[in-house]
Amino acid sequence: MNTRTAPSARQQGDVVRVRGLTKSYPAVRARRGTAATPEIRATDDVCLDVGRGEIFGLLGPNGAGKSTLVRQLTGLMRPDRGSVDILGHDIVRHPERASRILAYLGQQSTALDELTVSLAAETTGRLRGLDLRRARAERDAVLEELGLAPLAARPLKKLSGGQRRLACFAAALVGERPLLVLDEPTTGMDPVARRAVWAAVDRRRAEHGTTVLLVTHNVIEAETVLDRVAVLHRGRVVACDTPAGLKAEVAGEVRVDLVWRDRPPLEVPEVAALHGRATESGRRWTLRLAPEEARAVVSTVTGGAAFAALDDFTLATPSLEDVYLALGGDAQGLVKA
Ligand SMILES: Nc1ncnc2c1ncn2[C@@H]1O[C@H](COP(=O)(O)OP(=O)(O)OP(=O)(O)O)[C@@H](O)[C@H]1O
Repeated sequence: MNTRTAPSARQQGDVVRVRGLTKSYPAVRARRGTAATPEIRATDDVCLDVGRGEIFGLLGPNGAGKSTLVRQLTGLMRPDRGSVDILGHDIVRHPERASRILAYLGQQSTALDELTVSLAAETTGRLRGLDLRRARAERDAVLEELGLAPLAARPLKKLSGGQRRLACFAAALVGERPLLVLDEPTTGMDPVARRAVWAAVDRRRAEHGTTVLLVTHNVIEAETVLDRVAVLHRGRVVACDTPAGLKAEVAGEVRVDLVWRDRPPLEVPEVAALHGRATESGRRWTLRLAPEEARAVVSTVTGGAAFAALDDFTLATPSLEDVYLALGGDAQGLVKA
């Protein structure tokens, strides 16, 4: 397990500094028709440093505490204890300052839904203090940049989920802020829109040193776009490093995927012996093994009685998902592609 702060793309100190951030949702007593829920510690003593110009990710499955953490960082939720410093501002004491220093794209639709794409972008700029001319100029530039100009006159609520997400992202970029906090920004987007988002993020980082805090449970995207990633599990940061650094921690392992035609041939003793060690997902078994063990498994299933039942198999080097599993995480909720 690695909780150290890895070397990063830091240029001039940290933009975000979080210490001991803890938040529990209170227990709710049972009422007629609804069951009682226990107290839930959604973030538990979280410490993070994010450097200027970094694209820093929060990775974890559903319910890990990512959104709760982000809501505390953006001043929308008060922690029970701990501190959040963003560009020298104490966000716990002065949550109202957050909107002046960061742009937040949350998971939920917003009041912008009632507006057209064009007006949503312009209004965001105006709310951030731009004069009308400047707000309109930035609006036009960002809609052009993200390929949204053809949709400019359409109300957000009449767009597809992916288009609406892209329009909200566009609005978040108008009236530039030094920190972008994006909660699953590319959910529902097609590959063209995803590329436009990452190109826009990269451009701002290159031109203005913009820092990005990104919430994701998409491990493929995480591996591709992040400089560093904090893995959250039940509210705690269980690892924090570059994607490559995290993967190096499980470098001794190989992932073996076996896909059975119909059902696994459990009557073959070697297959039955593997059963307890495999993660099952439909017809697919996934095993994480030492390299020599992986070779033995492949020769067993491709050579003997099991072969007739085998549809496909792959051997792969570890992914962030494997790191996550090695840290004791639960793969449910981590999206593969
Ligand atoms: N308003 C709330 N009241 C009570 N419990 C909550 C509330 N919001 C979240 N939780 C609980 O807190 C924990 C963390 O939730 P959170 O939404 O922060 O997770 P997440 O990592 O963002 O998940 P997802 O990937 O599904 O968005 C979960 O156990 C969740 O059930």
